[in-house]
Amino acid sequence: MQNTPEAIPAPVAEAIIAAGARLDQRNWVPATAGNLSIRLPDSRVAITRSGFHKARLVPDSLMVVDLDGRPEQPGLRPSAETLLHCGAYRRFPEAGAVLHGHSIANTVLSRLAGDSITLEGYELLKAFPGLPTHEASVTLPVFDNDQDIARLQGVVEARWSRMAADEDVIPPGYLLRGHGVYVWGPDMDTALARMEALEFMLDCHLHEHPRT
Ligand SMILES: CSC[C@@H](O)[C@@H](O)C(=O)COP(=O)(O)O
Ligand SMILES: [Zn+2]
Repeated sequence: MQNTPEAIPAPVAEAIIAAGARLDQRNWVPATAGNLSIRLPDSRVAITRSGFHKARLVPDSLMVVDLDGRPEQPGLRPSAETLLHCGAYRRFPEAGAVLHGHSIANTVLSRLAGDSITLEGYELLKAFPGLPTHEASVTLPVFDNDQDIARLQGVVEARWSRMAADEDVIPPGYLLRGHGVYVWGPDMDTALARMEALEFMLDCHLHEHPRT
């Protein structure tokens, strides 16, 4: 079944397509890596279909799923990592857009790190919510990669529950070891800004602590 133009509003499709091109310009979505989504009204999500190059997205490269990842158009295959997007939307009502990319910095650092990376003293921390000053720190969770995405989302969810009990803020992102980054924001522009800020800090961190 083909994607129908009315399934995804044109401005939503345009925002995802433009964001895919922007991530590609930064070399953060090599091969067919990465996936992007925007929350729609009524517990629906517009998301990239699996296996498409994110530099060359068109409206037909997108589809709609519900918050359990079930496709609205049954013949189409959503991103293999759809349940990670759904998990962020379900846990954080303020999340309106989710981005995933595979940069060199996030891949290398996630392989060297333990179960988190602490970012502190960076002016760009202010791109994250609730951090009005560089005199703050963010503990970015790092999860072991897993091809079983439902199981991986269960691990992510359990960590969020622990962080909600123990820490002031849950950062709007995390790393998957040897794999990539997930970042979200209230809208696509904010998600992109957070991803750029995070990638910048990870690049700095990699230069400063090459053996993290
Ligand atoms: C190019 S392999 C990368 C994939 O395994 C996956 O990690 C990824 O980011 C893209 O998967 P997709 O199913 O296209 O959304
Ligand atoms: Zn990936």
